[in-house]
Amino acid sequence: MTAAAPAYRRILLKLSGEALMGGGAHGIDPDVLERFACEIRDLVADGVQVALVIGGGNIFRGAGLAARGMDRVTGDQMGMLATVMNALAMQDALERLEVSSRVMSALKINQVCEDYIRRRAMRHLDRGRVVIFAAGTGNPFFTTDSAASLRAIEVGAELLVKATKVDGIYSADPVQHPDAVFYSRISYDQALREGLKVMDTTAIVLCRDHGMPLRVMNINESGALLRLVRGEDIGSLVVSGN
Ligand SMILES: Nc1ncnc2c1ncn2[C@@H]1O[C@H](COP(=O)(O)OP(=O)(O)OP(=O)(O)O)[C@@H](O)[C@H]1O
Ligand SMILES: O=c1ccn([C@@H]2O[C@H](COP(=O)(O)O)[C@@H](O)[C@H]2O)c(=O)[nH]1
Repeated sequence: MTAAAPAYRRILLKLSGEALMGGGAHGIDPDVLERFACEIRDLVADGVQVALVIGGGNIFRGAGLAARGMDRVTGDQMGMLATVMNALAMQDALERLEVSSRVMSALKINQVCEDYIRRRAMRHLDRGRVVIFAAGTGNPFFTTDSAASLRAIEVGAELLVKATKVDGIYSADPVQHPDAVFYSRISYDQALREGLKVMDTTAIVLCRDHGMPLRVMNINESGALLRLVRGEDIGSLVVSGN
């Protein structure tokens, strides 16, 4: 029996920077990086065009640095540079698996990687290359969740997948509230009304206003991403509604 064709032609996958730490306190666990790269390779092998945004929470977050006294904009710039490091690490891991990829940065750092140019990004995707969008939106006071929504809309992704450490969206943070209720399907407005912190508000509003379907799923569940792009109901789906 042949496998089902993927349900999506092009997706944007937002990977949590923190998930890259594995069991560590910060930085990148090479085994975890390789595991995530294998999951992405399987999507590409299935014929899905994959754009990636990786967070920077495993290295720096501007808000955290500002809380310790640093100028917020400087902290955010360090956070954005942290996402470039994660992007380079992922590019390296993908290319070791013979998956062609490009890093495109919203901040100019073009001795290291390409600048973000939308039409070039779309061309890379059309050619089957994984495009890793680095440095978030290029502006302070934003997050990589917002960058993921923005880029997903810009490049015409059919689905934004937020791959994180929990199984999906709950009525409260399940890490702190183990009795929280799981939502398999929820509207953008309900997520905003209930102030659910799994994805930042700007990112959800962008998805809502531009009709970008959003899935939140657990990246640590092996094979789940592939099943998702093949149409299985994995994690939580955020769409229009009440
Ligand atoms: N209502 C909720 N449902 C699910 N998860 C929630 C909720 N509220 C808070 N969370 C937390 O949100 C986290 C998801 O965000 P994640 O760690 O991916 O954040 P991020 O800031 O995007 O990551 P990073 O900065 O590391 O890239 C989960 O680990 C979970 O503990
Ligand atoms: O558009 C953006 C995206 C990110 N930042 C800064 O980077 C860090 C890391 O991103 P996370 O989404 O938290 O993983 C973020 O905390 C910001 O400080 C940014 O300034 N602009």
